[in-house]
Amino acid sequence: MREEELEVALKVVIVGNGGVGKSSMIQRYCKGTFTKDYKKTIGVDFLERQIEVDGEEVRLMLWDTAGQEEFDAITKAYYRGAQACVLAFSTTDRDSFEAAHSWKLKVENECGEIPTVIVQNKIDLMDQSVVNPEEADLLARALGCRLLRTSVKEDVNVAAVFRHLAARCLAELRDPRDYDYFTTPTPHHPNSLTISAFSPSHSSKNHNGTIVLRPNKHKKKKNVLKNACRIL
Ligand SMILES: Nc1nc2c(ncn2[C@@H]2O[C@H](COP(=O)(O)OP(=O)(O)OP(=O)(O)O)[C@@H](O)[C@H]2O)c(=O)[nH]1
Repeated sequence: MREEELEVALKVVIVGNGGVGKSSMIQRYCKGTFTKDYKKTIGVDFLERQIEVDGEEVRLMLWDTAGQEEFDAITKAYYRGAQACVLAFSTTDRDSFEAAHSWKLKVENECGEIPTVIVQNKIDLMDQSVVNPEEADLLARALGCRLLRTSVKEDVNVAAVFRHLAARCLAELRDPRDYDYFTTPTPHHPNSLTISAFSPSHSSKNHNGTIVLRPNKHKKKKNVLKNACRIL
């Protein structure tokens, strides 16, 4: 595999209570669509999108996990190997806000500390808000994460969420000194790689939720991050 064939691929998990808008966010971002219907996610869904960040092509693999507790056992297996996380709650759902700490812990238990954005979704419904802005700011500070307010419905700030995470992961890869979790696999984080020489568009999932990545024959990428990666 030649160096220039490497590309950056990030696994991002989207977590949060049921109904906060996780599936809608991924659909909006990857397909540009929004629907008012609520169809609860059973287990896990997956979509991807490629973007350019700082002149680097980044493939975002977005894992939409079910928010309902009944699916906890299934979904946590899919957290493994995630390099970034979107933790969402809804402006109109107090429980979803209060559950943020426990979602952070669930992800941490599987992935260790990974770049995470707290998303307050449904800001188009601010007039029905049950979370005041200071509380949301405090939550983000307590969890050590950036807070972004979005409306998936009105397409406000959705792209910023993923762009922020991608930029942050890239920055950390370029200067990994403080971020061992990207380069040092651990039992909790065995696939802690952010650069992949393979294309997830040709990927499949094995029975324990690990993405099996196959070589991408079409891509030729310049790898500016060669010292920060290990090839899968
Ligand atoms: N007003 C408004 N509604 C939204 C927004 N985002 C999502 N919704 C609606 O909220 C409902 C739930 O959205 P989903 O995306 O299915 O929620 P989810 O978090 O994936 O839910 P689970 O699959 O159960 O975990 C749907 O009816 C969406 O149309 C938003 O920004 N504003």
